[in-house]
Amino acid sequence: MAAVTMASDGSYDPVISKLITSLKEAESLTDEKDLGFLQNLLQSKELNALVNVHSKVAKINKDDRIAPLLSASVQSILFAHDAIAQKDFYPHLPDIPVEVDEDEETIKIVQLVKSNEPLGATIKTDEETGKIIIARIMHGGAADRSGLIHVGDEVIEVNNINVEGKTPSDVLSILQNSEGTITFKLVPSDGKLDQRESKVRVKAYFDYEPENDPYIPCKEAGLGFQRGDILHIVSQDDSYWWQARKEGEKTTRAGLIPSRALQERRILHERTQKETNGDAKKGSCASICSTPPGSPNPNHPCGGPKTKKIMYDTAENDDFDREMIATYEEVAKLYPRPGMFRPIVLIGAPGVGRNELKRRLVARDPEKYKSPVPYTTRPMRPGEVAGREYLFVTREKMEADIAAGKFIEHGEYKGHLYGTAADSVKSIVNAGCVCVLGPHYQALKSLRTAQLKPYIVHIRPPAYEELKKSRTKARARSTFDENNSRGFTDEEFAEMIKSDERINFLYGHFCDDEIVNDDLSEAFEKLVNFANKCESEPLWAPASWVQ
Ligand SMILES: Nc1ncnc2c1ncn2[C@@H]1O[C@H](COP(=O)(O)OP(=O)(O)OP(=O)(O)O)[C@@H](O)[C@H]1O
Repeated sequence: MAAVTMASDGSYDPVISKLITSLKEAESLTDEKDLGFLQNLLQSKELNALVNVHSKVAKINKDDRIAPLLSASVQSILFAHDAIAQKDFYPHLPDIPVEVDEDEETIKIVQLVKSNEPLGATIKTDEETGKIIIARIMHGGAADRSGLIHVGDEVIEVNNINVEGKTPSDVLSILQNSEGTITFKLVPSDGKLDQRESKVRVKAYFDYEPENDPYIPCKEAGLGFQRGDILHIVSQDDSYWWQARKEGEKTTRAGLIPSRALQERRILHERTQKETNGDAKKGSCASICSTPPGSPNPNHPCGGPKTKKIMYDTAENDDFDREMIATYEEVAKLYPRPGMFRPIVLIGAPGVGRNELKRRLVARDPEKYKSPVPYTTRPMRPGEVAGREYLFVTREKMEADIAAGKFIEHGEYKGHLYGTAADSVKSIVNAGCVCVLGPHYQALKSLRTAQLKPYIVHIRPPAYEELKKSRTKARARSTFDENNSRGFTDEEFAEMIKSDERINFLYGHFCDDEIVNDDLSEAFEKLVNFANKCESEPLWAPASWVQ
């Protein structure tokens, strides 16, 4: 039986004790279950406490001095309860005049209690009428939650002060100086503006700090974010300032962020300024990479002087990417499809370890992870098997296919063409395997399509000292050396870091994740986790891939 709970003085109320005793007597006559229930109830702390209170009140009620006081207190509690239930509490709004002029504009009086929370509304002067109007209501803010103030409402008075002819900042100081409740006299806007939330999600392609933005209408209302953050755009009503929340954050109040149009304008403006100042001339990578453009080595982001095993075609140079104005990309959740795996694409600076990680992933489960066999126009060497090391084709055929856009990357080395065909990727995907690629970063342009839906991981070098230490310890072979017979030089380590910065600047926002390749086994473990996540979880991807 459950522990018996006694009344506060250690005994049961006499009436309850009597009931318990009679229950015991009735044991043989009653159903065991009902009996147990009644026993528990009678011995419960709650019932005993209630009976105790009842007895005490009954006792006090016999006392003529206390009884009236007690009944008055109980009555007040009941009145308060009724008043709250009927919402009949202070302050009383002025009664509506009995005779209302039919032509007079309807006016609404809104009272809000001032708290630490911002009002969540901005005001502006109407350009045509010069009147003060509500410019925007922040979704989920105090004004929005009140449901009483709407965009377009005209403000006539604030705390009985007429605001006619005043500027928004005058009104703001009235608001700031007021305490307790704030009373607005408003003329409601005609148009019932729809304040329903939009469902749009975007991935931010830039960092934003409202506190450092001189143009934001209200810094406190701003929402700061970082490149890669997923934002829920709740309103795009204003062409310059959208309202957004960070995806996954609990806060209900939306914040202001620059609209796509505004941000594009800013970027263009910044670029023109830089170009006039001469510090970002077209074709130069002065601000990000100091390596001087030399003999063409497209495999190096700067087209630097190093020779490479395969020199991928970069006829379209980085200027193409500079033309892109990275602001926001609309995204949606892409659900994994059974048996259809997204290709995993590793991009990064030359020598950073893409091939090493790719090799390890394929070696882990060669039936599942596969790398496409590249095409070449060079003759087959003894020991090679067609379709194993390379797919051998004629120069004419390969040139025609390149021209037809069939290659995701290609290049020429020692007079022969090399390249990876988009079809090779597709056939791996269609065979139900995970295609793993480590292409030149510029291949992203042809890889990042709705058809292939790649999951892109940026492999990044650690800081210089760690990079040098880890590669020296592992006796890593320099990929800048044709024969792979020597280690990396200090200059090559430095170049790797600069090249990575440039890749990050140009392509970082296209990447789904990044891995710093310091300790190789840790980096590989992360890659395996990402690969598993990619095939089991819905992930954010360009919205156009999801339709
Ligand atoms: N974390 C690491 N620690 C030590 N050595 C590493 C690490 N990652 C890669 N390496 C070594 O660095 C060398 C270059 O790596 P890898 O060939 O994978 O580079 P890559 O990014 O494919 O470069 P490239 O595009 O120039 O071919 C290899 O010898 C590899 O084993």
